[in-house]
Amino acid sequence: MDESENSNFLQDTLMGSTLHLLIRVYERLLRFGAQRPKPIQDSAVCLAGEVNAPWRLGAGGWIVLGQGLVERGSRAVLRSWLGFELAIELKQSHASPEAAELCYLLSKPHIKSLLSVHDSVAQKAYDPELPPLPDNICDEEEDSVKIVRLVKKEQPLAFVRVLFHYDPEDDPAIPCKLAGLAFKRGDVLEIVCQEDELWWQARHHGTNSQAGLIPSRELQERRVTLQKPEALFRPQRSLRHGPEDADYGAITGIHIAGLRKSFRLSRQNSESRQSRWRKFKRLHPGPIPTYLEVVPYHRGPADPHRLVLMFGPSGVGLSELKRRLLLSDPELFSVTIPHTSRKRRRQEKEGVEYHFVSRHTFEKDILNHKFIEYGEHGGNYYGTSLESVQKVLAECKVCLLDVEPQTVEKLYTREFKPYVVFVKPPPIERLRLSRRKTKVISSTDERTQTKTLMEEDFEDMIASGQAMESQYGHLVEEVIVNDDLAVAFTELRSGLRRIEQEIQWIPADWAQD
Ligand SMILES: Nc1ncnc2c1ncn2[C@@H]1O[C@H](COP(=O)(O)OP(=O)(O)OP(=O)(O)O)[C@@H](O)[C@H]1O
Repeated sequence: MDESENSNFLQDTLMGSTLHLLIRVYERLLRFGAQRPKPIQDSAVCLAGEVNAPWRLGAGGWIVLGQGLVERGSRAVLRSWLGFELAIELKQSHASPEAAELCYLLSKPHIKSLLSVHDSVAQKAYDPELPPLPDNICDEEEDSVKIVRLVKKEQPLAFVRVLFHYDPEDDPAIPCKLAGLAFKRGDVLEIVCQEDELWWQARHHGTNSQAGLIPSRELQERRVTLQKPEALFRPQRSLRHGPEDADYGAITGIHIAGLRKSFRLSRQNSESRQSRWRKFKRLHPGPIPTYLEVVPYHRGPADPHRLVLMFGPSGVGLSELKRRLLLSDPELFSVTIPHTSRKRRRQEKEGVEYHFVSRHTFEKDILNHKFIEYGEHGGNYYGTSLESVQKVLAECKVCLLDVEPQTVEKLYTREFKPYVVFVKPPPIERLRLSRRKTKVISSTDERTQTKTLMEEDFEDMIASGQAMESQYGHLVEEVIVNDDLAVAFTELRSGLRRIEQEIQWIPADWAQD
């Protein structure tokens, strides 16, 4: 800058109305500072107390010093500056032994250099450069506003799979609905800012769009804790209640080893929903599903396939879908061979329909935690062993396993990396239509009988499906609505093809070290 520029700048600054105003304010403060005037209004007493304090941390992280205001970024500098000031003050005030000790500590060279290093780091600006705020904010507007600045950073802090649905339009607590980010359960988000305790910033993975506000984990957990449960999972499908070895082939005309049946479409008992919920929660106190940190995963050629875990209400079509998958590619898909304590029939072979073991052996295996699931029917045990799953995976086949929903949690491990599929019934009017000719096995003894599905079976299937989804939906990677069987099968098949070919997002703690 040359001299004329300098003098112009100085003239403009000195003539500026803002400077004049500040000087007048300063003069007033000097005049009244010594008098310490008493506030007229009660509400101002507190404020006056704060202003007269030597320094305080103001709203929004600003530091207020006496009557002066120092910017938030200087906080660190102030920290060490205050340390030295404090030391001087303490020295002058013939303070207590504790104060003398503090004074001594503050004057130590290593404390001084520590504070000095801290200051030089803290003075650096690490925050991203923000664009200037728009000038057209109305000056007359007296209401206070919270300004939410969304930051677009290059590197996401983490990738998460969201385990709940969220729409900012339905959220009365969000500071700005327009700045919110809507998502559905299962979406993968990039978290870009977690500085605020209640509102994080994120964008949908792969979109590179502007980040939006989402409730933080803590906020969402608090909300769920305060919510009343809407649906309750009622365990419906159980090995205990079905004729496990009913002759499936007699109905379908197709005999495939390991396809178990557990047709049980019974009415619920009369215990109240709330008391069942409390009982269930006591037995299964799980974490509140919010965000699951995930990492990209691609199965290497030598790695086992991900275990395909399927669950859904009884009669929804799990066995049928499994059967179709097996027929579609017997080289790729396989199922486990169950264990039973029942006597082998003449046409049966060991290790084909079942592994036949004695009752004693079965009970010993139960005690040794050999089974993923087991149950008793007609005086005989039936169960699926962990080893049978491992065997299929070791053969480098895709293991199709349908289980009770609570078993999914047990198998949700790094070893199996399960791909969890929830098979859901369609709305009841579609269910009535598509299952009007459906026959299911209904025998309660060793003989096979069939029956057509009744209205109460449809109602049970819907209610049970809703409860399962609300209780276990967070574990699910794919939801298949089994309305038209051919469509449901195609969707399932292409989902399974995708996991073989595309990058998957798996929980971060399943990743290899
Ligand atoms: N989309 C569909 N449309 C019509 N019928 C269907 C459909 N899906 C399944 N079914 C029929 O419904 C009956 C029950 O299906 P499936 O045996 O697969 O149920 P499941 O889920 O295995 O039940 P469970 O666990 O109680 O054994 C079968 O007769 C099956 O062919």
